[in-house]
Amino acid sequence: MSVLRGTGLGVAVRGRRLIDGIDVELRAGELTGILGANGAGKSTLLKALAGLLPCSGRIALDGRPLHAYSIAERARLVAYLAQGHAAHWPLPVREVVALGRLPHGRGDGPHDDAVIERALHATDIADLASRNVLTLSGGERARVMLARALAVTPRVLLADEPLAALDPAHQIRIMQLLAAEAAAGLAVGIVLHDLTLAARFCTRLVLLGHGRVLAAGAPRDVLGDDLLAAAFGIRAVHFDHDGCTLPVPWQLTGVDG
Ligand SMILES: Nc1ncnc2c1ncn2[C@@H]1O[C@H](COP(=O)(O)OP(=O)(O)OP(=O)(O)O)[C@@H](O)[C@H]1O
Repeated sequence: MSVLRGTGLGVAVRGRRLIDGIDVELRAGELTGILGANGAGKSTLLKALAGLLPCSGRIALDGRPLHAYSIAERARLVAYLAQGHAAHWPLPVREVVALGRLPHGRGDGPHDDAVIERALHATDIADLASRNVLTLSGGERARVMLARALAVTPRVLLADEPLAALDPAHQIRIMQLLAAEAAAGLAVGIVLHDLTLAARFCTRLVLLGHGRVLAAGAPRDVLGDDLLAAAFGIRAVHFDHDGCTLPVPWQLTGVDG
């Protein structure tokens, strides 16, 4: 079931089209990966879907135009995790995660506490709860910001490169977590650059090139040789393991051997 649907989405800045005519849908129960080369328009698309950028076209949340929702309703229904995981205030980690509860009211009731604890544990930062967020490593801070987004308990989670800065164990842990959240009914859309993790964990992929959708569908249909060459200018080696076909980027196109 489509939860968030964008139709004919376009964003232009000073006459340049950053994304153009994009149709995309995020479905309940699915972890959708958004892929594409640097500058392809992934972050622009995610911000547009979150209602954070003026764009042309239509965005519907549960069948109703996104602009028909109040700001407060949108803050409860759509959680957006920005690229870069910047933190600006010297707050304890737990208070940063608790900010995710603010769209629901004061955020300090027993249910809020339970949601915050769950988010802290799910992202493996419970032992950092009292630390000043500004003193954390990049990967630790990335997990705090994801925990804050999870604490919103939204209908839709939009996360821009949530794996950036994470070690391999935490990459797997976070992808397992996002897949489990999706399986429990959340619609999840994430931008990522790791083709292997995308193939392994995402239920659907959207591949962008120059602000347009090159392909969308199941990972094995989107990560074929022709599309990888068109989107990234690479050739991949494909391994089959445990029912997954996993592409490993190998070389640039036009290179022999
Ligand atoms: N405010 C802006 N003004 C002008 N150009 C912009 C603006 N925002 C983004 N762009 C350009 O639009 C294009 C798409 O940017 P976007 O951040 O969406 O790319 P991306 O696919 O997320 O890239 P990356 O993988 O590097 O994060 C880029 O060429 C970028 O330089």
